[in-house]
Amino acid sequence: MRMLLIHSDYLEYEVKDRALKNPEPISEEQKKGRLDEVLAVFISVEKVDETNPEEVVEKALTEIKDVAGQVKANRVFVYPFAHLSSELAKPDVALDVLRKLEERLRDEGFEVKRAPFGYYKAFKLSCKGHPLAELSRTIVPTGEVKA
Ligand SMILES: Nc1ncnc2c1ncn2[C@@H]1O[C@H](CO)[C@@H](NC(=O)[C@@H](N)CO)[C@H]1O
Repeated sequence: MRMLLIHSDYLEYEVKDRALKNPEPISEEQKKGRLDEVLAVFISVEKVDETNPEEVVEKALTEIKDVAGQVKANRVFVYPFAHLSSELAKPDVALDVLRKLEERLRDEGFEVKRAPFGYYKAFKLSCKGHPLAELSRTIVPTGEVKA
């Protein structure tokens, strides 16, 4: 899994078109979304994650909690983003991982939104620009090699 974490004044998105034959079914309300004062986490779920998705979710949770604690963010925007890796996991595995991560973040007390999966989306992001505002993390199941 590759994550790009951007501490932001806001992140807002608008669904434009389907990017997969079978994108995640969404309600009218989910076609647009915005969070203010948010840690935006752009995520590419990778093929290597398929060997142990549960472990990758927990490792991603740990990393996000660590960064959120450092930048004092209590809101997290989980944003499916297929552009951080050339070794992407299958869509069904990726969606399951992202849904589980969203759930675990809520368990930990974060206010969480997740952008819809399988769509082209317009988005606006306002990065805060402080030294910890732009971070990346690579996560793999134990025993796998980080490419
Ligand atoms: N392994 C994976 N990890 C994360 N997201 C993934 C994925 N496989 C498919 N997606 C989702 O399907 C859209 C088309 O690839 C992706 N759409 C996007 O990445 C938008 N930024 C538009 O390009 C994403 O929603």
